[in-house]
Amino acid sequence: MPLFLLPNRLLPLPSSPLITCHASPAALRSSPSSPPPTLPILLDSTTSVPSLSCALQCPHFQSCSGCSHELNLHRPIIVDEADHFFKTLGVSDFDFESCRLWGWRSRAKLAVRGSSMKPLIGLYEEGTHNVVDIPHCKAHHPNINAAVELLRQGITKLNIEPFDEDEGTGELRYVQMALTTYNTSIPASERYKNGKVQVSLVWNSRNENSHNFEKLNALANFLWRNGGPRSDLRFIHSVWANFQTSTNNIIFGNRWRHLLGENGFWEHIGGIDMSLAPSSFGQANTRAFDNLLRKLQKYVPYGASVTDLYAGAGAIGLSLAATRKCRSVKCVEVNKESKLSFEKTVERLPNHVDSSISWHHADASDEPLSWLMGSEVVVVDPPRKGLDASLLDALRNISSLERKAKSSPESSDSKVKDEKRPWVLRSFERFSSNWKQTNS
Ligand SMILES: C[S@@+](CC[C@H](N)C(=O)[O-])C[C@H]1O[C@@H](n2cnc3c(N)ncnc32)[C@H](O)[C@@H]1O
Repeated sequence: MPLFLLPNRLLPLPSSPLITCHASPAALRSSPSSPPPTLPILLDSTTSVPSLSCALQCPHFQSCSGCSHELNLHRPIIVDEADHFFKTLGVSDFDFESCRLWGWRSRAKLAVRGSSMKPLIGLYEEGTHNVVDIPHCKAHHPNINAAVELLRQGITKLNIEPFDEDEGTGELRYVQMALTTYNTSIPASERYKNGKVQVSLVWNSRNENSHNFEKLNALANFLWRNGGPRSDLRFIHSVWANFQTSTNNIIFGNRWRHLLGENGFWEHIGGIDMSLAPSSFGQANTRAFDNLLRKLQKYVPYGASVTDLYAGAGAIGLSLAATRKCRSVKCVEVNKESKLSFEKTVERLPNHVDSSISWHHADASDEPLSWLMGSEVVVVDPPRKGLDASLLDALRNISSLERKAKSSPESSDSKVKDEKRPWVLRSFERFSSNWKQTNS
């Protein structure tokens, strides 16, 4: 997840090392899926850190497209490239924190293909539509792998037909597994390990009136019986259905139905309780995102007016509203499904938060200047394709346009002293080297 923060005032920056790597031996030991300790250890030529101790060691790496880095996960080569790139732009405090090297992924969208006797549940092989089965994925939280395994058993037992892309036939197209660690009834140190999985089954029919809805229900019940609160394992949080019949590559259709378990799904991120409906965007690495938000907060002046573009359910904007006493926070997002989660989160914000907070269902590339004018801090967190050209243009020109607006005779505050401009990229944060799996 690339995340850019663009404040237009010069702020005192926290003094931090250029690159911080937190893959300490202790962190490696506590990782839920550390590789076996008996492997031979090779010394890396540039650092004294044994490289295999920071290797992915995933049996699926060669065939699966999910991870792009196999070695030196604590400090992949791309970090040096990014550091160099940002230095050329005058940003000298580029920071990298690898966080967990294994078991970090708390949200996965996986294709379901193959046959009911031999289901394939995983990601596409690079450049193809061949699905690679990834039961031992090292990036997934172990409970996501456990939920995938249970799903596999259910598909076979209940004779569920995986989707056939060429024919448009079959029943189960995709599954989204999302992990919540929000459980205040156990000690904080045990919450991650005991995370529970919200399973969303993408069913190849228009709605719940289809002829095979009973099979979907049977599959949901199977997951609930064997992984829900009355089972021995208790790692399933809830089961949802999404209905999708489209022939394009869009994973989710517009119709959702809650089937079993808790309806609400919460995570504590960036200092606030965040609601994350299955239809809304959620970051894949919630721990790293939490770290990132806590760092990012320090760059935002108290009382600032913030615009959060590409906001999803407003995780960044709302975390800033709560921790930086922002005057206003405007969240702009194209997916209307995120609004409900935004509203639920706002309801749970602490009472002392009195920012003017709004969520706008809009395309950030349409008249972007209208979102930028009057904002002191703009956060942009676009999907992988990057910033829309019109927004980039607007960010480049905002300083001169605002100057003009202020100095024009019509402007009511033309005597206000001009602020320091132009907009400067002050910080860039990126986390986790093996972030390639689809999450946008
Ligand atoms: C990487 S996600 C970031 C979401 C959010 N910042 C978060 O951390 O949860 C990118 C978001 O941009 C939204 N998006 C994509 N294109 C957009 C556009 N043109 N205008 C507004 N939002 C857009 C997507 O729906 C998605 O929610």
